[in-house]
Amino acid sequence: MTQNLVETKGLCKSYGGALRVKDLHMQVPEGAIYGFLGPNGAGKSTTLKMILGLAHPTGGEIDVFGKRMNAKNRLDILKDIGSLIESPSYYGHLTGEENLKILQTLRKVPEQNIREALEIVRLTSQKDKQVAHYSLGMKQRLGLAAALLAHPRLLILDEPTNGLDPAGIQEMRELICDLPRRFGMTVLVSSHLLSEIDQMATHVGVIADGALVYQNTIDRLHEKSEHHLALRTLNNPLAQAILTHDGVINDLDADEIILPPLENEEVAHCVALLTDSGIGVLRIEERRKNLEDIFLELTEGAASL
Ligand SMILES: Nc1ncnc2c1ncn2[C@@H]1O[C@H](COP(=O)(O)OP(=O)(O)OP(=O)(O)O)[C@@H](O)[C@H]1O
Repeated sequence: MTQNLVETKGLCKSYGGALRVKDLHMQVPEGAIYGFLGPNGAGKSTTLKMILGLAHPTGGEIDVFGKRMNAKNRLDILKDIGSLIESPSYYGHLTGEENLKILQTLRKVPEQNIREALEIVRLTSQKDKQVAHYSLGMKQRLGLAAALLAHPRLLILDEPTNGLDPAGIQEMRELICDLPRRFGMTVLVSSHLLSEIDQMATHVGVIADGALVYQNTIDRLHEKSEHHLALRTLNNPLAQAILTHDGVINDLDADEIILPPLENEEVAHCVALLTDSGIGVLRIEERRKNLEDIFLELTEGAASL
């Protein structure tokens, strides 16, 4: 059985008497890219901060690497976690490499890790440039390099593509997707953008108003999307009557007939039935309820998904 690198049990956080994270049971399997998805204000950052020991839980437990996190072992556990939370701050007058050098000295990791981290985030050719002259995307990649410096087992990224242009988003996404395969890392990454999580994650947890409303593999989520067939013919009303007479469940919707997900043989049978009756079949399309609809249902219309 795969080990969960992060497991929260009944995790809660309240601010000023208002419960912002509610009874969270989150499970991040080893080697996963776990997309933590939710609208703005849902409680993603608060949860990630609690896992990183930057916010104190009001209730519940956090296990990381199979160990219950407490005041005693927190620093030990954090040594194996790299993180990128909020916009990282740098010394603008220093180069990218010099900024990493400071962190490398502080964290007491080998100097060669700097070169490796710069290579992974594709900043080697820009390492001698002052950070003040970096683009936002380059700064964010430098933040990722900093998070990777100590070769962490677990990487926690809070909205790493926020504010980036499409090219920057794609670059960041590619870098993140590569990490489990190349380095055996586990990634926990938050986003309010469904499409982004859909393109990166192997697992997904959806949080809405502080509660985890869905957690599973991304494949299971796709399976959840109901699919159906849309059929267009030269005479839909007559085609519908023939199909109904033959016992095929269907529904006439605007200019197409909606059929349930049929087996190949059943589709062939329907087409033969219609063509034998002189009705030309124009097209048959397989349709899925899109993920956006599913997320809106899960979050009950919570904004900005
Ligand atoms: N330090 C704090 N003091 C008081 N309330 C807070 C604090 N931090 C977060 N909150 C509140 O907790 C809720 C969850 O915020 P959080 O930042 O975790 O959400 P989020 O899902 O990360 O959203 P976003 O994508 O906007 O960052 C919000 O209502 C927020 O206002």
